[in-house]
Amino acid sequence: MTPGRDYDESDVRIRPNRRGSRPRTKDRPAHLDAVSAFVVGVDRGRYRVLVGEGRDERPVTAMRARELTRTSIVVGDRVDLVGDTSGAEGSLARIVRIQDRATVLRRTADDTDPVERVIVANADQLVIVTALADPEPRPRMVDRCLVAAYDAGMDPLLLLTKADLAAPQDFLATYAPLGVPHLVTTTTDFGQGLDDLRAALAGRVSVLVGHSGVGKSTLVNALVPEADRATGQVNDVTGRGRHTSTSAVALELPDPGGWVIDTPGVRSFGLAHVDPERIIVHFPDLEAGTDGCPRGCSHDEAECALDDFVARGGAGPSGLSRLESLRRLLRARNPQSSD
Ligand SMILES: Nc1nc2c(ncn2[C@@H]2O[C@H](COP(=O)(O)OP(=O)(O)OP(=O)(O)O)[C@@H](O)[C@H]2O)c(=O)[nH]1
Ligand SMILES: [Zn+2]
Repeated sequence: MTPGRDYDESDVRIRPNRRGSRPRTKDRPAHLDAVSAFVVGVDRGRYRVLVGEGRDERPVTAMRARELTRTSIVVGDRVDLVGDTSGAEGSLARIVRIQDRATVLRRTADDTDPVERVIVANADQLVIVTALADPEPRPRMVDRCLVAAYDAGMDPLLLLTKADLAAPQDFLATYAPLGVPHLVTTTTDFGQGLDDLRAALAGRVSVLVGHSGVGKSTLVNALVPEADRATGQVNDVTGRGRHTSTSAVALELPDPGGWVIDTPGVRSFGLAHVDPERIIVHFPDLEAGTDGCPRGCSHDEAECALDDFVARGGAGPSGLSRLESLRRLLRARNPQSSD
């Protein structure tokens, strides 16, 4: 940073471009001395970001520059900061750029929230936490999470909790044709389960989603003890549910590192924005059979060529169960299947 250099909003003013569309990040004026930061929390218009590496790593509070108001900044974003990036008490830096996102986990507008939202950026794994009992597993919710993961370009991981209460075999049979990786845990006796989970999370940015009561907070506390996520039923003091905050928070995993992003407010996803083609690319064995489909085929209609393709053995012996699974996921985009 050049000492004494004061930034004003003109530093981030966007030059008009010929087509009148929003310019790409790289076309904006460069803040040559901006520093890169990682967004770990969002709270009422203030962003908690991490700057620097190793021993230099420090939390900094930042606000967005005015020109960025139409773009949401979310947990997982990598951003460029100017201003006071010292992280000193009371200091406030400014976010002038959002770096290109590798992945975007989003949710369609729905009745309760009219805006399509990006929930998390740059995560590479979606950990779908489901209890085997208490509460009962909700396969439709799991399907919706799988679609959200495929749409976002993230790898799904099924994490089944409360294995002390029920066996996982029946539930897993539903997902076997999809080849989704899974882990089984019991928090009363984590045993190997926690080590396997740590290995699956190591070095990655993973988002945890799951319904209330599946044991997500218990898991986060085991993984990141200092996170101190509230567990249990109801807050004794307020009498309300624990997670009144709906914003996601990124928690750094101890050695060998990685991040878990807890999304307390996100129980499921509106998926109306999802294009079927973004799902079928995850079924390369079936995608090969879509050449004969009518244009714009939903792959879930009478004219779809996949039925013939599978009947002729084009997708091998598991073709039929794969096609059924694909269609189940395609239907999960339908709001009526919401759980
Ligand atoms: N039997 C059993 N109970 C568990 C297990 N894991 C968590 N629990 C219990 O399940 C309840 C809910 O756990 P939490 O970790 O608070 O669940 P959560 O998913 O964070 O729920 P929200 O905070 O509402 O999002 C608590 O009473 C836990 O003690 C497990 O493996 N087996
Ligand atoms: Zn088709």
